[in-house]
Amino acid sequence: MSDSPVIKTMRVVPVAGYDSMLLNIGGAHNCYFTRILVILTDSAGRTGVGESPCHASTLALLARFRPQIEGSELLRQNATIATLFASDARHQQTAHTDNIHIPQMNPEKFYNAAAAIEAALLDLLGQHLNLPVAELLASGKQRDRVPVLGYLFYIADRNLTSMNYQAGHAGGDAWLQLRHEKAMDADGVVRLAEAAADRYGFRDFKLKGGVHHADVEVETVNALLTRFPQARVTVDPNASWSLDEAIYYGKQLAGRIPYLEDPCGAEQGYSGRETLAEFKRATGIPVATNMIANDWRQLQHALQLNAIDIPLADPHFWTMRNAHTVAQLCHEWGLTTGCHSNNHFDVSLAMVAHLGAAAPGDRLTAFDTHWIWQDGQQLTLHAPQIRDGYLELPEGPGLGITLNMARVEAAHELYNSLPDKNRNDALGMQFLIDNWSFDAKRPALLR
Ligand SMILES: O=C(O)[C@H](O)[C@@H](O)[C@H](O)[C@@H](O)C(=O)O
Ligand SMILES: [Mg+2]
Repeated sequence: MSDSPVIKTMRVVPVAGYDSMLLNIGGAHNCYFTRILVILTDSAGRTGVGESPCHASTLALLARFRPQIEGSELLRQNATIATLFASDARHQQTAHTDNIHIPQMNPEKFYNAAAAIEAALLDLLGQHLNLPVAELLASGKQRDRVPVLGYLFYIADRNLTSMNYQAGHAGGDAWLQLRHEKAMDADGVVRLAEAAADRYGFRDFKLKGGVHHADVEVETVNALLTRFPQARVTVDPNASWSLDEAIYYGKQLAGRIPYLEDPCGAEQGYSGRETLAEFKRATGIPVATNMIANDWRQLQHALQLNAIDIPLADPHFWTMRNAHTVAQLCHEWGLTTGCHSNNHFDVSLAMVAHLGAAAPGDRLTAFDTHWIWQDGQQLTLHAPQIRDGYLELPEGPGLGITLNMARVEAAHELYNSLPDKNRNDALGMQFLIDNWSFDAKRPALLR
């Protein structure tokens, strides 16, 4: 044994929070979203934490990995994580993609579990060395704040459902009210963008598409550009457009948007990587993706085909260290670094801040975060802040956050009370359209 601190306990805490009725190709966000916290304690009396998306199979994997984590030496965390990657769990999970939200973008549960453990270990290591996690990633800390985008959604009318969607707070900050109210057209989305820009200072916006006919979504992008002529605006239809449609609408937007995200996907015997490569050649528009380059093998094929420019390497899909390696690769190979997100708590916000702070080079597109939809529900004592369009790196060693255990326990209670614990956006959508079901090639409202 070295004189490394030893991991004493690993606690896995599924937690829930509230969300708005946000629309996407998978349907409507539930009034609740769920996540997992991995909380490690070590023999030096420190606590480290990581967060991941929540699914029953991820919880099962974390339970399986616990004996390998407890008793391991903190300074040998590379070996510990390598053991997880060498286990058959990584491959077994590949075979089981049932019960998923959007098949093409479903990150394997193995990576979610490994990512939360790795983040908690990095948090502990940073505290042990008195260094921020950004300094532990290979490039070291490059910046103190990371550009983030205003992630805009069409919002359905929660009053059409019997679900427990929360109401906003009238009379206060416009964002905290509007994020709960119906916004189904360009005007509604522009009002949301104004409120988000006032509160967070965004200069970049992304519209979640795959909801209306593409005509409506392009009109919304145009309305955003008219209202914010200096802003970078894009749309992500989650591959619901055909290649022909993507080229048609891409040509309308060319020169005015910095990139398109997953404009099209697999069709007629051609893979999503092949159709995106054709889209790029036809329009010259840079392509970002979180759907077809989510692991090393997919990324290799995507790059060989010259299908993408911006791999949105989400640390929860890749682990923080692997996502950082993708950022290094982007830097060295002339690609642009970006980051995908799902609804998350502030532990994930800190993970994303450290990842962005350590990404080398200047070619960084504003990172995604859903945090603005959850702001106010923090599980830490001082959540990282978004100001002036930037996510600020928390101060202090490790991830720079401290859990608020009373809030964590309350979020865990909420999770325990939920009948549906895995993400299922079809539930809310069925209040809008009878018997609605997911179709990867059709925007959610076109039935
Ligand atoms: O509804 C959402 O939150 C989004 O569609 C995500 O599920 C999705 O992964 C999105 O963030 C994306 O960029 O594709
Ligand atoms: Mg996307």
